[in-house]
Amino acid sequence: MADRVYIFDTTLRDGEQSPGVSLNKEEKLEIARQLAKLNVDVIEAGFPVASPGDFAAVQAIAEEVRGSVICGLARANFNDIDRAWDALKGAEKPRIHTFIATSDIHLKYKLRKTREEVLRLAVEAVQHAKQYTEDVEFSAEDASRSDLSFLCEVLEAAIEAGATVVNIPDTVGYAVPAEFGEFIASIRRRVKNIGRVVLSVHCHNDLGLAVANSLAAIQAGANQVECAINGLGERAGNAALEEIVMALYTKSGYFGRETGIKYDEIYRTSRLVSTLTGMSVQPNKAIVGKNAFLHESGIHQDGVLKERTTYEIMNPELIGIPQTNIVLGKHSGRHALRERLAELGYTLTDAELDKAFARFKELADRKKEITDLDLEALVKSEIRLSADLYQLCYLHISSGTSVVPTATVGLKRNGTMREEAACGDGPVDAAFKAVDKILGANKVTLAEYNLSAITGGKDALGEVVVRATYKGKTYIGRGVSTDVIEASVKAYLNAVNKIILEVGEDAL
Ligand SMILES: CC(=O)SCCNC(=O)CCNC(=O)[C@H](O)C(C)(C)COP(=O)(O)OP(=O)(O)OC[C@H]1O[C@@H](n2cnc3c(N)ncnc32)[C@H](O)[C@@H]1OP(=O)(O)O
Ligand SMILES: CC(C)C(=O)C(=O)O
Repeated sequence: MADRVYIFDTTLRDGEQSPGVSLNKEEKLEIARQLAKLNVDVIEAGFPVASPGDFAAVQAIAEEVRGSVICGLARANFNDIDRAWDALKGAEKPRIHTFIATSDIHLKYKLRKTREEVLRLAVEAVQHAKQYTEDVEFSAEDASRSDLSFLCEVLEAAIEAGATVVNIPDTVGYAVPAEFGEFIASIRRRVKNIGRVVLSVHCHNDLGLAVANSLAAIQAGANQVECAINGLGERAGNAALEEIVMALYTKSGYFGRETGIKYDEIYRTSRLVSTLTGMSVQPNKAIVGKNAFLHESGIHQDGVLKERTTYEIMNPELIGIPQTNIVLGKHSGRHALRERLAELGYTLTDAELDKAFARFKELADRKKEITDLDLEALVKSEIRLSADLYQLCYLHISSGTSVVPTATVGLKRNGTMREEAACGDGPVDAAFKAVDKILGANKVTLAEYNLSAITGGKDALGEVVVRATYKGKTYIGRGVSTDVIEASVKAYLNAVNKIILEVGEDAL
């Protein structure tokens, strides 16, 4: 059997540090459940000391999600570590991940500490974490810009103090592959107790090299890689999990290393993360982009028709990209819908199926053919994730080149309808203002609005993702409809519903 590489997923921690991404507890739980299905070895669920919301999410994941190690981040201080343990203690396999920077630039300007102080803090942090759990990871932040001798000294001391995993982050994405590989090989040679622990890397993508650097590190003897779905993460992101995993699989003869990942869950995980974070995947993104397995030019199409492998190095079915001949439309019934949703990975309760079926029929009346992407959009935005507080009941728009755009909106909550009308710069603005009037949401600001078509054609579903801010915190809302103004109102309402769920209606 090939040597194992452990996959440490940090979508919920570093991934959530992507500017504009903010996930609530339910969304994090939903992603964590899917990461466990994907069979990642470690789920970094969050940074518990960062906020009560982050603490609650890590705690909920620790208590519910089984199979993977559940990890929480903590700075090298006792308070962070205690808080991390409080959140993690319900986990089947808890890991405390403590870190401190080792580069001179971070020591001098950020930490304002000497090398001796950092060495002591690292050791004390690992020892403190070790009282709680056997599984302790130590990261030397900004390792790739650190003095190698000092870095090796800190790593050796952290291992001596009880660390079971030591992680070498390329925090600012400064490394290049051959150099980073040599760096990892040097650490393997120079840290004399390194053989007792898992050697990990955590690469950022500032130069677009995160995956290449992670693979170079694996070749040089790293046996854990930290990565995120769709390459999410601080600034330009982290190494993309799906790219590392599929490179190791597709080039297994070259790398001779394997992961425990269930390949056919990759695509579904990517879609879920993209939906919940509101970070769309660029069409030409490797492995999970919409174009990753499409062939446009005649010579390629001819080749693929004769033999798929002429132009495809991976089979899209392997990573779970749905392949089906069944067309769902207005004449389809519940059985076909249930079956198709199950193939896409959604097992709905009877009540959810009833709701999905009603929405499916409404959509089929407006759209000739319902695709898998339409179905996913429908389930995620209408069935699973609706906050179920205020629902859009009706929307009337008056707009054109020579009229003042006006919207009348009706919202329902617990069977009671509330209605308002408003004018705006355009129909979407008018509709949002009408929603604000109904809910008295004058402290909510619309920070970002994105509209895209889910599938092609004139009857395509429009998908709107909004980022609304309330007291400095971002809430993502999503809505789909064949009518883009309706999709916009649903997205805005979805975000406002999330704010209400968190802070209560009176605070708006
Ligand atoms: C490379 C990475 O991705 S690391 C993870 C980064 N993620 C985040 O920062 C997201 C969550 N962060 C937060 O919510 C906040 O920054 C908190 C709650 C952790 C801390 O907030 P505050 O107490 O207000 O501190 P603030 O963030 O302004 O400054 C960080 C402090 O931690 C110190 N610090 C930074 N890293 C470490 C570390 N690994 N160990 C010990 N202290 C550290 C800094 O020197 C600074 O200390 P100072 O106040 O004495 O100057
Ligand atoms: C905390 C560490 C692992 C990190 O995120 C980084 O250095 O980028």
